[in-house]
Amino acid sequence: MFGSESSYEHRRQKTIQAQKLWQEEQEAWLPENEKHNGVLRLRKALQVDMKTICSGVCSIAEGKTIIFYGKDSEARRIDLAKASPAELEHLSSSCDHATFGRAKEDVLDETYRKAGKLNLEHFSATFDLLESRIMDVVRPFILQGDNEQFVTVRPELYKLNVYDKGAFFKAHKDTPRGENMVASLVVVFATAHEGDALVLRHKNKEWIFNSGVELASADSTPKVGYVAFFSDVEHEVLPVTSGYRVTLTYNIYLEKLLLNASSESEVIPRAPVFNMPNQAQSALSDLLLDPTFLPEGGLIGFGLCHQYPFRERVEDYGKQEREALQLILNILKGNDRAISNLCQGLGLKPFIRVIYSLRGGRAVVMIDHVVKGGTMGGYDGEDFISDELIKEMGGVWINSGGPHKFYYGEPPKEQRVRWITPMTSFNATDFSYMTYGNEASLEHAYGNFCLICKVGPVSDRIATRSTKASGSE
Ligand SMILES: O=C(O)CCC(=O)C(=O)O
Ligand SMILES: [Fe+2]
Repeated sequence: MFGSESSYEHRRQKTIQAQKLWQEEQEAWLPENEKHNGVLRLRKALQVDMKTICSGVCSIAEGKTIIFYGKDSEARRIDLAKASPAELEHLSSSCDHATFGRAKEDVLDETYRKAGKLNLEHFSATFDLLESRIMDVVRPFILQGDNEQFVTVRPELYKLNVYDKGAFFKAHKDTPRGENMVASLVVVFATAHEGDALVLRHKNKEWIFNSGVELASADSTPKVGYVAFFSDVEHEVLPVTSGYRVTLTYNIYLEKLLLNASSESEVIPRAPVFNMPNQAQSALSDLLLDPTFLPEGGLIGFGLCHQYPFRERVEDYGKQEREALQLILNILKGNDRAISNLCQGLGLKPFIRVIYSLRGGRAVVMIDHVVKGGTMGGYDGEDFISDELIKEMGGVWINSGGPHKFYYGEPPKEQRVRWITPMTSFNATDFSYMTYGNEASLEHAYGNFCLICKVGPVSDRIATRSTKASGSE
């Protein structure tokens, strides 16, 4: 067993504390001058508790709880619906020690994870995920209203794990096995076990799935428990105190749209399918029709609620970087996906943008790719850097806090982003650059990814809507 109750509680409190602080910071960050009733109403509607995990118990057909396992020609068979402790012990002792991903490699550290594992080549299960219909629940949870004609949710069996008495897995996030892996799914068999709750945390929320309790029941129909959660959800398996906990884990990928996504390509038309509560739909719809809101058109912004894997492209800097950033649109999770679908359903086209804060927050530049620093440098304090981002790299100067000196030609037009939900720092990025004044110094620019939509002038919005069925109510 790892640590004591109190050290677990201490860690839990620390996480909750940190998450509270994060939330407070985010709320404090929201521009105070946002008084527009329509924006406040939409923001409130978006604060609903969208699902971050999806769990339950489902009954499965007879004969679907059998595992064949072994590393040589003498494979064994175990039926998990009626296995004896001795049979379970044999399965457990046939396992390898489970490793876990740390800094891009798989490591074995039994103070962090103590469990048995079998890789795919060492077992075969009669359990059939599709037939179990668990995916019928998990798929809409992942898609958040997305049109399945264009996106596929593909589960891939990853491992079998056995947790015997004293086994555990401390808090971690699953290593993404591919850029389009968005979630994990754990299927737990109904072998007797206690103690082992799976605890999941995201932002300031916590969920517990205690499979030992959920699966213990008097009736004898075979059952499994399941928990699906997005890849950026921290989770841990508390120590098993008795029995054996046997699981199959699956990696869940979002596929298809990735093949031809690019920032230039048109967003594939989708039917306006919503998974957001009605209030959010009608609040956004009303806001867009409100002549007092951005009458000339402008930008609206949403902070991202989840973290996304992002790999910098090195080859063709510029174009590739732009495409790489927009690929995130295809793997949006939970709330972020629901917001993106909500916007698209009302005719808006969401983009991922990076918002860089420069010169200690006095200049804010929005740009369509992640900027690489290192070689950049300029004279006269730090002002050159926002010039560079705006004039050379297509950045947009937004929400600035004061006068700004520009070097080349006319000063750029400043735009304002109306933040519907606060910018978050889950997907933070930074770069450094040199400034030369009377002394050279190294400066940092900090950026966050967010979702931005361009909103047309009110006359266009009304004209578009009157040719479409209304999205509200
Ligand atoms: O068994 C579980 O409930 C979770 C296992 C897990 O976190 C993992 O395999 O990465
Ligand atoms: Fe995990």
